Amino acid sequence: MKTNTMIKVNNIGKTYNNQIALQSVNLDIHNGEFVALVGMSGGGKSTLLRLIAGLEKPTSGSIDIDKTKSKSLVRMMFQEDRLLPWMTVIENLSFKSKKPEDIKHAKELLDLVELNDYADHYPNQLSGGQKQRVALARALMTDPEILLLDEPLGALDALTRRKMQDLILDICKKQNLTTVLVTHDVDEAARMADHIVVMKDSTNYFETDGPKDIRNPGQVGLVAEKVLDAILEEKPHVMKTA
Ligand SMILES: Nc1ncnc2c1ncn2[C@@H]1O[C@H](COP(=O)(O)OP(=O)(O)OP(=O)(O)O)[C@@H](O)[C@H]1O
Repeated sequence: MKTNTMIKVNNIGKTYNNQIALQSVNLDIHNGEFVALVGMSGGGKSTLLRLIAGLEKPTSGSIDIDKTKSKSLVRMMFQEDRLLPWMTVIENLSFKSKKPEDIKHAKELLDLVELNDYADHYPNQLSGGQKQRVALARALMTDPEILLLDEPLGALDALTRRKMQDLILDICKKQNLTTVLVTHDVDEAARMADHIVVMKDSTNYFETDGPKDIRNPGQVGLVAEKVLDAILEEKPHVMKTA
């Protein structure tokens, strides 16, 4: 494994009964990198994320995670990330731990996601965006090094979504998290990712560098166009195995 590699996907294949979800996928994700997986529905994005999370086993190939860097583990956040309705926001993070360090850490994370005024609220008193911010804080409680995001902003309105994108980016960069985001939104991928992987036909993928400056909408738009072309083209014009 290269020194800077955090997640190495080696020739992964995944078959469900007779259905091929993934075939021969290779990918190197570097420490601190933000990678987006995009592509047609059914292209295997969520499958790849679940394999990285260790929630499922590959049919062939392997996934190596740099354990020397992963002091804790991999954390995953979903679109429908259920908070426990009978616990307050802070309890959803601390799981009612009485340890002062757990409570302190939970408060710091609530501060990070700008919800410190909501610590004693219950989930049904929160908006959709606020719930997702709690879910993000909860995912960060164990100080993961790798954050896997499966369409976490899909249910949010455009404005809340944009704010959450900025918040997630800010946190991921500040904490040097290695992040893999599955999204249907090509603009979101172009805005957020250092690197975009277009998953096609369960076998092919195309990679393009994301924009370096998200404050430049023109640059983001150009990347999004390039990615859309790659998704829609019969054969992607650039093929690269990492
Ligand atoms: N648990 C499962 N059992 C059987 N087939 C599955 C299972 N999970 C995924 N598949 C199949 O594997 C393929 C890839 O699915 P996956 O959910 O990874 O795609 P996706 O790119 O995330 O799709 P979407 O964008 O629609 O969420 C699909 O053909 C799907 O039907």
